[in-house]
Amino acid sequence: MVLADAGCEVTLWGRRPGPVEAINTTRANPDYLPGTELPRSVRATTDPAEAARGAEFTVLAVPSQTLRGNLAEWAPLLPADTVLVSLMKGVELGTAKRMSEVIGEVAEAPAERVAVLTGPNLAKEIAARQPAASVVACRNEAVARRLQAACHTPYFRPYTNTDVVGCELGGAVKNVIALAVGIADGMGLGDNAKASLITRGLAETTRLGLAMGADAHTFAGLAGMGDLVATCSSPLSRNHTFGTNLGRGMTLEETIAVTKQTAEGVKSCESVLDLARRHDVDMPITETVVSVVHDGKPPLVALKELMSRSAKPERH
Ligand SMILES: NC(=O)c1ccc[n+]([C@@H]2O[C@H](COP(=O)([O-])OP(=O)(O)OC[C@H]3O[C@@H](n4cnc5c(N)ncnc54)[C@H](O)[C@@H]3O)[C@@H](O)[C@H]2O)c1
Ligand SMILES: O=P(O)(O)OC[C@H](O)CO
Repeated sequence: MVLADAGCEVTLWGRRPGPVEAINTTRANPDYLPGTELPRSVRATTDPAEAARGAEFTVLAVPSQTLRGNLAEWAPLLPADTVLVSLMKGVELGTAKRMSEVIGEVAEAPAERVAVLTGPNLAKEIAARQPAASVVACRNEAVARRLQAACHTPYFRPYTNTDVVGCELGGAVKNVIALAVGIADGMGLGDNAKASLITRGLAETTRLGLAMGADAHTFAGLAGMGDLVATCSSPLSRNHTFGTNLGRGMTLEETIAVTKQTAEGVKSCESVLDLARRHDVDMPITETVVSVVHDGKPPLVALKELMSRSAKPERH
């Protein structure tokens, strides 16, 4: 919708004929974005070859853990000069690769043709054309500027950045911190706890980013602080809501059963912790989220452990 509102012709691929048909006949996707009328310049198809044909930009937005398999099928269909744009905020399980790395590997695309769009961009608000700023990141600044022009609308304001690593980490790790904040909310903890988790969450995200060669400034920007604040404070966030349900005492299985859409942090918390260990970075909040979500640690025990860690300077 954003690309179409910015003047692009858009062909949307979907795997299920029902929503594809609904988009083409009613201009709506009632299951995911009820009430949003899509522009006429958005067409949908179940045929990936049709979606890829002649694409200047190929925008990828499947759940992160399915990207490798999906892209392997699509790669032979893509135009040689298409710019691959990731909207995904996850880290691959097992390989601990960022989405742009998976894209580069599977599509054999150089970093100059791989871009990332991230920031405080809750889909339901964007679909209502409420104002939002965003970041488009690409190693090649000219490509980032082309993408910026392609998605700039009166309600959507993208900034460019060349720090792809920092932008991607900001998006992926904030989902893990949003789980932590959700758990705290579900336990009935207050705003001091929430602000402390957000701030210390950003500190551990920045530590990981610096160890991986990112620019510290990125984490103070839209891809870092911006997305973290939006996701940790909004009831629209699936990650936040997932955490709240866990914090209220639901089991992992019960929480998964009531979650209808993708909460990337649930799987990516493990791959973010994997990254932290590979880079020898201390990420206590991420570690705690993994132990609550995947090892069944009771939130109250996890809270006590976090609060009784050894005292240290704020910056170390
Ligand atoms: N929703 C948001 O507000 C938002 C904002 C920014 C970024 N993102 C990111 O976008 C990515 C996608 O999230 P979403 O919000 O669209 O999730 P979603 O759960 O709303 O939609 C996922 C879509 O992928 C499809 N899908 C599921 N498994 C698939 C598979 N194996 N192969 C192909 N398609 C499959 C589903 O049918 C659905 O249409 C995530 O990485 C998320 O972090 C989401
Ligand atoms: O609903 P969430 O938790 O995936 O968050 C959505 C977006 O990432 C916010 O920018």
